[in-house]
Amino acid sequence: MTTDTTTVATGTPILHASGVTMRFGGLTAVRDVELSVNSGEIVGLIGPNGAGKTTFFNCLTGLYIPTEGTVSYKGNVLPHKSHLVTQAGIARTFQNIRLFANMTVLENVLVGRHTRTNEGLWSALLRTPGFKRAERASEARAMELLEFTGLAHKRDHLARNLPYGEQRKLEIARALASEPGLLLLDEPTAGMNPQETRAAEELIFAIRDQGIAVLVIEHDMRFIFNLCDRVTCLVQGEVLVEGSPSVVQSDERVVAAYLGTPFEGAPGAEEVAEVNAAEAAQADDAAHTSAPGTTSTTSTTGTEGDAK
Ligand SMILES: Nc1ncnc2c1ncn2[C@@H]1O[C@H](COP(=O)(O)OP(=O)(O)OP(=O)(O)O)[C@@H](O)[C@H]1O
Repeated sequence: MTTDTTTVATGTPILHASGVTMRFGGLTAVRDVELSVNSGEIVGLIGPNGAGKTTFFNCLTGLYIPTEGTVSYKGNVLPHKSHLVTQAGIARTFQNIRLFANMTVLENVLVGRHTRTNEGLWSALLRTPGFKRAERASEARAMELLEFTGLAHKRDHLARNLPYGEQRKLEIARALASEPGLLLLDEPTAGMNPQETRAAEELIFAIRDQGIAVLVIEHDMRFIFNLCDRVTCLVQGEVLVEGSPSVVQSDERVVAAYLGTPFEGAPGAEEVAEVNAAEAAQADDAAHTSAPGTTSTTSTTGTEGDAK
């Protein structure tokens, strides 16, 4: 593993995964992974399909019990129960959208608040004044989050009727409803068009500006390198390289890790235009040997449509 030692930590470490290994029978999906996230940071987790990214997220969030290693949040080792991890301050979204399809937008966010409400069963059944106060406060906070994510006007729509990009936003709003200190996003732009992707980028910056650290898995390299303070690249379950976007982007092993995988497969219109321009410039150069050298357009940028 290579670590970019010039990277300046943004804040104090809040998440620390130490020696995390996850085996499924004979398959080691994640091997001895070290990763930290500091307060105020946006950290990217990249790697080809099957590299172990989602498995690692599942180890962080208590869905899987790592075969080896520990995960600490704000100095405390996290329990292997996802609701306790949420209570501790880590929220996540999933690669496959997991909304309550037949509930409204507002109701979905209210569900996300349940770890932050203390009212018990009896006060709910008897609808005590305390319960009603808590209910009003929860609804007010849920509406704030819908304003923040640009979904307030859809509060009474059923989740299943939202366009895809808005369903992803709603998942984020619901995750924020648990008032996390760290948000884990698993492929937040999968299936989005470029405009929606740009909006998602802005939303994640705004979340960071609210004091919430973010760890994000994504296959869209342009998105990752624009967004993140640091990036870790996993390959076959192991950390290949970790550092600033510029260091990771230019690491030949990262480029090689993507070559020959489906990730490289379907370039978008911009990539095609870039390649065409480079080829045209090269042809021009060959024709006019006195002309200055062509610009290298080597890039790891790409998009990927896989949705698990
Ligand atoms: N529950 C499981 N049981 C057995 N094998 C699993 C399980 N979950 C994941 N794997 C395997 O672990 C490896 C890592 O998978 P994982 O989904 O974590 O990769 P990934 O980097 O998230 O991939 P992608 O980018 O395609 O989402 C794969 O070989 C996968 O088949």
